[in-house]
Amino acid sequence: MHRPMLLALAPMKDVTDLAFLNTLKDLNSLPDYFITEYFRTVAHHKKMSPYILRSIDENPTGRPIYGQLVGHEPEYLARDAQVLMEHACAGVDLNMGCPAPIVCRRNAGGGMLRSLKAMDAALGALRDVLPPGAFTVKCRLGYETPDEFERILPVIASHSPDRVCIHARTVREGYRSPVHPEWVKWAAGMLKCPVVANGNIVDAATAEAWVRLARPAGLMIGRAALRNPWIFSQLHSRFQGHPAADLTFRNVLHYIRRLYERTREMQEHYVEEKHIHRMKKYLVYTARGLPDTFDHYMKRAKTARDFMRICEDILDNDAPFAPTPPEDTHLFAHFHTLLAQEEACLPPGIQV
Ligand SMILES: Cc1cc2nc3c(=O)[nH]c(=O)nc-3n(C[C@H](O)[C@H](O)[C@H](O)COP(=O)(O)O)c2cc1C
Repeated sequence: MHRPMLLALAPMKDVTDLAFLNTLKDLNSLPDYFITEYFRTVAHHKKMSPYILRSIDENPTGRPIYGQLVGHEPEYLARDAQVLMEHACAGVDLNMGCPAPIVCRRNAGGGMLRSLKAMDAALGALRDVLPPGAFTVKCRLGYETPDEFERILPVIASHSPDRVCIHARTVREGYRSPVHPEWVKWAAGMLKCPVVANGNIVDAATAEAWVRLARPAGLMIGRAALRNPWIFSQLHSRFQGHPAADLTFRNVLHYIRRLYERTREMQEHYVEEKHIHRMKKYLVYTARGLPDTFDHYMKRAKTARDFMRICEDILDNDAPFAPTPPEDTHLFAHFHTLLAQEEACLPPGIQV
């Protein structure tokens, strides 16, 4: 496979922050663009989270970053988009996929997919205030069932977004179901802008399966990048026809040390317990494919000294770090269905 393929880091609340961007840079494994975790748009104020703004203002990667908004009121989304554009972001992304009940209840995030009218108004308001090239959308296929996408996509298309990333599940399907590449293939054929596929990319084989099944312009990777941050350099090599380097536990230890330093830098007033707690949020992903003792002891570490000692005891050696996570965990599930699929076929009756 030798065609250029855009790679993106998926936005993930509380983990894809400036510390993680810095770590990817340290490890020389950068995607082509980033989207921040979401800023919540609320009516009563336009102050944006200073913590999230740091990943825009101090973006160390040299790669574009888009600020993501979650909200439902068009006028306030437009207001916050304009505030974001005063910072060094490449554009603004509208979150139409977050399944958190508190977000959906307000008809924001994935909840917006239940009302074509609300979606139309929000998309229109953002398109009106954002310059060409600066408006992107990240959506799911629907709220209840994937075929809702047949009605949702034309509404999105009518506002000419500059890129659409599709997390190929419904809101109801959460994060653990198989994905539906047939709808991404359909969107890639329908939209004038680039379409980016998202969901269950965990390694080169699943990335290649997505390309084969849906022909997207790009791939967005979330959880697997926390487990294996080298996935971007590995996939870039793979798409250029070069073999990707194998990884060992010692590489993982290096990653943890870099992340440890980078998360510590983010704390204005250092609190050891808080720092360890933060590290655990990333490392639950990395633990998949490491000996069970890692997860067990890492979760119980209370001090920085204990935490690093556990990492060093288990990881300071040349054991191979599997490129693919085990499938039967609550964090990585059903990605093999992508490999088994021969073709991405839409349900009968849908026009391609
Ligand atoms: C912990 C966590 C936080 C997330 N936060 C966001 C977010 O702020 N904005 C967003 O659009 N998606 C968010 N997502 C969804 C991811 O961007 C992505 O769509 C999803 O994880 C599927 O991709 P993956 O299989 O590569 O992980 C989050 C997912 C997780 C697991």
